Amino acid sequence: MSIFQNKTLLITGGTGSFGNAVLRGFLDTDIGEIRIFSRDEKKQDDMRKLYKNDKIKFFLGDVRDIASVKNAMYGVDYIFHASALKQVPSCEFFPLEAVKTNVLGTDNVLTAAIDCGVKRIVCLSTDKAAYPINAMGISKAMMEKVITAKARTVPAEHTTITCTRYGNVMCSRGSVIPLFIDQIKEGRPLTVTDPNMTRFLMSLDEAVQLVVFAFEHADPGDLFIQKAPACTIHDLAQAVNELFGGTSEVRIIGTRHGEKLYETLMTTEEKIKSVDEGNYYRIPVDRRDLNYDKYFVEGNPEVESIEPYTSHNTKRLNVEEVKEKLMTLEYVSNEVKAWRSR
Ligand SMILES: O=c1ccn([C@@H]2O[C@H](COP(=O)(O)OP(=O)(O)O[C@H]3O[C@H](CO)[C@@H](O)[C@H](O)[C@H]3O)[C@@H](O)[C@H]2O)c(=O)[nH]1
Repeated sequence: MSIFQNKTLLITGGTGSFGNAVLRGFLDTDIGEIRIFSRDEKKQDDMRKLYKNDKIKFFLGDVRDIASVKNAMYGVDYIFHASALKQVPSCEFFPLEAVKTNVLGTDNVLTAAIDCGVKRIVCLSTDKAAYPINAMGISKAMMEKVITAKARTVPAEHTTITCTRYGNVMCSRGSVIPLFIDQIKEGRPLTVTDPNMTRFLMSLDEAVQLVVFAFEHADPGDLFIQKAPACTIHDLAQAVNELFGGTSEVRIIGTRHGEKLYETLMTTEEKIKSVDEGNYYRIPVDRRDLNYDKYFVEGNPEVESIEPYTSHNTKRLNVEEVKEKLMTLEYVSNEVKAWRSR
C-alpha cells in the first residue's frame, strides 16, 4: 500500500513550475487531497479551471505570515515546500526579500508543520545554495541550515524534515529555454550571457521522482542531491536555434548580477559524507550536538583530493544530445511542431 493513500499533501508555492509538476505527479495516485498554497489568486484561478479536480483545494496565503500558513495546515500529512524567491538578479537588488521568503518563510512552514503534527516535509533547494555567491543562493543556504537544525529537534515519528537540491530545471517559468524560444519566435537575437557558462540540465519529471523517494525513504535532516548532466550556454543556445531552423543571430550580453561560471550541486565537504544512491546522492545530517569535546575527532586525509560535484565536471552533453533532451519536453516539442508547420 502506498504511504500516500487517502492522505493530504500540501504544496507551498503550488502554482509554480515545480509545485505544478509535483501536483501532476500525485494527482493520479490514491492520494486523498492536495492543497495548493500560494500568494497569487489569479494563478490559482487559472489552475482551478485547468485541472477541474475536486481533490485539489486552494489556499491563499504567504509563507511570511505564519497565521496564513497554519490556516492551510490542519489535517495535513505531508508537505512539499517549494515557495521561494528564485530569480538571481532580482534577489541581488532586494536581498532582504529573499531572507523573508526563503529563510523566515521556511521556518514558519516548519514551525507550523511541527505544531500541527505533519508527518513528513520535503523542502526544495537549489545548486546555488552550494558555495553560494548570490543573495538567492545565500538565502537558500541559510534555508538549508534552518531545515537541518529544525530536523534535529523533532523525533522522526512526529515530523521528518528533509531537503532536496536540484540544478536548473529545463523550461521552468522565467528560465532561459522559454526565453530563447520566445526570442526566436519574435525574430530577435538570442541573448547569451557567457557562452562558456555551464548549467545542469534536468527535466521536471526527473525532479519529481526524487521528491517521491524523499517522502518514502528520508531520515530526518537528509539532503538529497539529484545527479544530472550539464551543457554550456553556447551549446544550449545553438541547440534551441537549430531546432527552430538555425537562422537566429546570437548576441553575447555578458554575465548578469550574481551569476557563477558554473554551479556546484555538492560541495567537497558534502561529498565526503555522501552516500551514492544511483540517480542521486544522500547526505545524512550531522547528528553531533554542541558539546563537541565529547567526540573523538579524526581529520579526513581525503579532503584535499576530493572534487566537488559541479556543472563543469559532470557529464557534458554536446549540441546533438541537448537537442535530444530538449525534444523529450512536451513544451519544446509542441513549440517546434508549431514552428515547423507555420
Ligand atoms: O538571457 C539570458 C538569460 C540567461 N542566460 C543563461 O542561462 C543560464 C540559465 O539561466 P536561467 O534560466 O535564468 O536560470 P538561473 O539564473 O541559472 O536560475 C534558475 O536555476 C536555478 C538552479 O540553478 C534555480 O535555483 C533558480 O530558481 C532558477 O531561476 C545561465 O547560465 C544564464 O547566464 C542567458 O544566456 N541568457
